[in-house]
Amino acid sequence: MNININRLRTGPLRLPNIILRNSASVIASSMSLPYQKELAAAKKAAFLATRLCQKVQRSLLQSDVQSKLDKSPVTVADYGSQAVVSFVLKHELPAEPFSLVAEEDSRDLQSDAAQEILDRITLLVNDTLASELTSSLSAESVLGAIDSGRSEGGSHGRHWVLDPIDGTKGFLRGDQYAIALALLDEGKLVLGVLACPNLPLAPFGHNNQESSDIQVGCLFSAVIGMGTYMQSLNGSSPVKVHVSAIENPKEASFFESFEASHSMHDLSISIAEIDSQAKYGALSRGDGAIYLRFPHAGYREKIWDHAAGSIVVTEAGGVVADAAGNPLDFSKGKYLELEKGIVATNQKLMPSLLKAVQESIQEKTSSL
Ligand SMILES: Nc1ncnc2c1ncn2[C@@H]1O[C@H](COP(=O)(O)OS(=O)(=O)O)[C@@H](OP(=O)(O)O)[C@H]1O
Ligand SMILES: [Mg+2]
Ligand SMILES: [Mg+2]
Ligand SMILES: [Mg+2]
Repeated sequence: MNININRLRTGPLRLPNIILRNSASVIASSMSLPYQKELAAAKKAAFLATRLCQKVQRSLLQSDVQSKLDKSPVTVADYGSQAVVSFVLKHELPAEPFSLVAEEDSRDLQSDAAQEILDRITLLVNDTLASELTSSLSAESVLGAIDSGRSEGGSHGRHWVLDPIDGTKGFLRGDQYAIALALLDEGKLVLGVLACPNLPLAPFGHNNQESSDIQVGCLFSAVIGMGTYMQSLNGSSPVKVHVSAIENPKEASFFESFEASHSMHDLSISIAEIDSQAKYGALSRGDGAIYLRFPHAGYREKIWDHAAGSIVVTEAGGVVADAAGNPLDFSKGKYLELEKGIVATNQKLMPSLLKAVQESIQEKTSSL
């Protein structure tokens, strides 16, 4: 079976009113479960960032003049998404100290040459947040919102972790990407929200993947101890999801990065190549059973590339570890300190998978 999810069409985003009306304070007052107001704020931030990204991706795909090699659309969307998430989190959670570890910063937007791009970002952010704002944000406020993401994280206090667009290459091609937001509390992952605007709602592996009326747009969310839920970005109710129950490694299907340079391909046989943390989302609902990510030597993984996806998978009953079987540690700052790479699967498959991975690494090392 050879499924290429990247050929799927992208669909329009209709923002669900129910989500926007569910302000953090309304939800918090009706529930005493942990992290509910943070969850509501994170979902709202991810929904609004999705709206911004979809707007940019649509205009990118429709534009005849826009060269696919021109990185400015994704730049605008990256910064815009980060500004929106930062603004919404602060606005929805005013009583809490705010710390955000995020991929982008405003350094490259400060020069005169970047003025035009900054104006585009400011317009887009104001447009996206129109219903939330009483007056427009200035370019300086947008820069300030982006730079709220300069925290170093760590093992004390609370830190939000954000990849405003994960899978930028997929975004540019009109394929898979994700807005990935997570919360660390005293160094521990406690919440994750993963918006995958182009991921089909139906599990892939179904025969309808090439059909033109395929429904896309998934939001995965997880709070520690409470499981993982998926809902449509169009506003369906969340449903609980689980990782695959497959126990026989021979039946297990793999995910890997679309980008060949992001993994040592000879470690896995892939059924689906997907950009971004959408891979973790798909794994959490059992579309495939294994995700292997083994970057080339010297590459250092960043926490925002794995935080949201990781808790989405573990709360769905999965395990995410490095090649030595250690759980990922998000408390060490911006980088993950990993043994070789990342292995994500269900609890039954993990021991045999780790053994196979370690043997494979051993063989590779001794053949050098
Ligand atoms: N060489 C190399 N090896 C491993 N990982 C790398 C490498 N270069 C970049 N990155 C990071 O990979 C993030 C995207 O991950 P994916 O595996 O989904 O890649 S891809 O979308 O299929 O290209 C991507 O995240 P975004 O920048 O947010 O898109 C990068 O942080
Ligand atoms: Mg990324
Ligand atoms: Mg990114
Ligand atoms: Mg990047």
